[in-house]
Amino acid sequence: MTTPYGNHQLSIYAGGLKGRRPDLPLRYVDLEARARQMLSDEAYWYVAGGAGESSMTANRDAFDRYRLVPRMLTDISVRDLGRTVLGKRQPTPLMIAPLGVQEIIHERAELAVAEAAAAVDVPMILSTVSSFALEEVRSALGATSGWYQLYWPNDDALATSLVQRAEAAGYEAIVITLDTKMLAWRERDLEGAYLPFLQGQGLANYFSDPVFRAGLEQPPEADMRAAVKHWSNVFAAPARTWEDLARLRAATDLPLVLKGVLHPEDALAARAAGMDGVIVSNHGGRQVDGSIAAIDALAGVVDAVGDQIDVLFDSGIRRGADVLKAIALGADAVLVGRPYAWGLACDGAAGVEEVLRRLLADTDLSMALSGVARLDDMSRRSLQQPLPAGM
Ligand SMILES: Cc1cc2nc3c(=O)[nH]c(=O)nc-3n(C[C@H](O)[C@H](O)[C@H](O)COP(=O)(O)O)c2cc1C
Ligand SMILES: CCCCCCC(=O)C(=O)O
Repeated sequence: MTTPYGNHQLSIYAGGLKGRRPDLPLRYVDLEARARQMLSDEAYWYVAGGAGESSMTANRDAFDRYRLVPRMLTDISVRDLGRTVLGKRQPTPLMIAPLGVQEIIHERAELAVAEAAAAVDVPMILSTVSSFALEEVRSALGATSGWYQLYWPNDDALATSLVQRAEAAGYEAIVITLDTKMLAWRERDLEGAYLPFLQGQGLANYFSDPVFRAGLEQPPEADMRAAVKHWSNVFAAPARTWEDLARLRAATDLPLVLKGVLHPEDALAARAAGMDGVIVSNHGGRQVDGSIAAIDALAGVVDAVGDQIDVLFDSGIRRGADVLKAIALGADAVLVGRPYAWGLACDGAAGVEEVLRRLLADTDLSMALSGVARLDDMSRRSLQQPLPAGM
């Protein structure tokens, strides 16, 4: 075995070896069910829910319509899961997706996730709406790469401040999420009138920001209501268009990556605006209910811009085969979302680490058994393109 990842599976069979976690269910549905037991109903549904169910379900159904076509009698004794993303080699194709307000999942929230990411050397993308300030999370990552995800506020000075804090702290790229100019119609959260930000949760980056604080009469500690109201006024900018990206481009030397791109023409617009990459994503089915499954959007975006800027992917990655399918379609790397949230709920940093190690073991074994030794050699030739739905 020449990657450490497949060994993780052997250690589970052998039992009692390092990495074995009999208490953490192996199957995704069972892991989610265990996490549900650890969480309040509101927190569980905040993570599990979508904007309706249609796109969330479509994300998974669409993955199943792509099929790997394994090749035999190739030398798979030495394997490499590495990928080059924004010009930097990383040992695996995985990245941690930005998930906001993780204190509703675990008290150590993004700090625990950063420790797990560091243990497995999986780069982490930190959400703007995190429960710990970006500087603290960057420290917890140690030598592992971190990117900062920006919810682009309507105040340019605040946007610049957040981006420059991220740059000063050592984040290596800025991800600008485009698909959340406002929150979607999410019945599960509406039913419980649950929005944790309104209690001040997930606002650590704002509350620690000098520009944000300068907009308050009293500090958040003294008047939380007013601080949350100010946040709700500055959070988003529905009027922004592609032309506004020039100001962000000027605010930092870091690479800029746009998250939430599904249409090839938006990918072309991103390239024209000088962006360094895009993330094909429908936000895990949480924003536009009825939107195209993210994996069905990937090939079109790759064909439009994949030879010029980086194309990453998320929304529905659950198993090794999903990772391989996204890479075969042309993704440079994939973001893991809800699966690590369930690991976090079950057992903090150790739970997240275990989820990542299992996903890597499954990816390694699925790649090897497909006859591919280097992830860089995955291509559309390894895939049967899906039949149109219904055929
Ligand atoms: C609880 C939760 C919080 C999220 N918060 C953010 C966020 O703060 N910023 C962001 O860009 N995306 C956010 N996302 C979207 C994820 O980054 C990612 O696109 C999505 O989880 C992928 O779908 P999957 O988890 O079903 O694979 C969030 C998703 C969830 C489930
Ligand atoms: C109005 C606050 C929006 C933050 C959303 C966090 C997120 O991306 C998600 O829940 O999804």
